[in-house]
Amino acid sequence: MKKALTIAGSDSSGGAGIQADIKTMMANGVYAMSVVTALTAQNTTGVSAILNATPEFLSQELDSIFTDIFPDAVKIGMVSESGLIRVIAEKLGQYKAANIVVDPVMVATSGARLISENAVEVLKNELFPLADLLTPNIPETEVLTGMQIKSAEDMIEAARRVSEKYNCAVLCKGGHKLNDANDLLYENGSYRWFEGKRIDNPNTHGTGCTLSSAIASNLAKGFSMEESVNRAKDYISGALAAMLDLGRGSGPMDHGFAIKNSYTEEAENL
Ligand SMILES: Nc1ncnc2c1ncn2[C@@H]1O[C@H](COP(=O)(O)OP(=O)(O)OP(=O)(O)O)[C@@H](O)[C@H]1O
Ligand SMILES: Cc1ncc(COP(=O)(O)O)c(N)n1
Repeated sequence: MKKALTIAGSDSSGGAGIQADIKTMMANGVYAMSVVTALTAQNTTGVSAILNATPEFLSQELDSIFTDIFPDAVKIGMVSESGLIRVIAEKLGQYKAANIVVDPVMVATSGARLISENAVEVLKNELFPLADLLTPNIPETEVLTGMQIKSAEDMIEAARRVSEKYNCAVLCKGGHKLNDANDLLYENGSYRWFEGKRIDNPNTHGTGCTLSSAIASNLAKGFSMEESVNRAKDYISGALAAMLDLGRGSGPMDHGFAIKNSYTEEAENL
């Protein structure tokens, strides 16, 4: 069995962060491991508190994983402080981690800021150069380039700039554009659009986390970057189309929509 590691924050409501990542990895057939960067007290309506891991503890978590069950791919999500980012960069370099997907989580769907202002620079300088793929959404791509993104052409230009600057593939996600679910992959000087059908579902808590973990799972299984994104788009579209509706705010998706067995059947018949 291939193994994937998520390095991210915990979402107590289970729709985003570590919890979304583990559910996604399992649903995509890989063994999931997690290094927790922070606890969040969070639900579908917002984040009420954040408790960061210490850099020392994070370092021990990473040593525990990399000296035992070596991951075939690594996904990095919420890391809100520069000291934590530096530890991750150091350990990924020390252990020569492969297939690194960085989701530059800055602001939650609910509007809460999930990274401190000065940590963005450390993220860019220390972690991005180690990434095989960056998966910014449109507002994050605007922050990374200083460009305003208003059209498909702007997305291409911005993704090109980020890809050349950090020498990695970039998936600029179109979910924040009205009536759009088209994502742009820029890789090795060329680009490809992944056209997703927009699903009329307000419950999009954790879409970014889910997509990046699905891509990491596919990379762990040995698929190319393009095929990994293709399969991940398919998976997230299915999870959104299952129309789970929980909570009072922007709710989570059904990560297990494709899992059918005697245990899930039992639950469906309740
Ligand atoms: N309503 C939708 N229908 C279909 N696909 C969607 C929808 N909303 C988002 N997506 C897809 O979900 C993935 C995540 O995109 P999004 O732009 O929402 O990322 P994100 O902003 O990082 O996520 P989040 O808002 O959860 O932080 C992309 O593949 C995007 O195209
Ligand atoms: C711990 C954690 N990590 C990431 C996100 C972003 O996810 P989203 O923007 O989909 O709410 C989140 N809300 N919580």
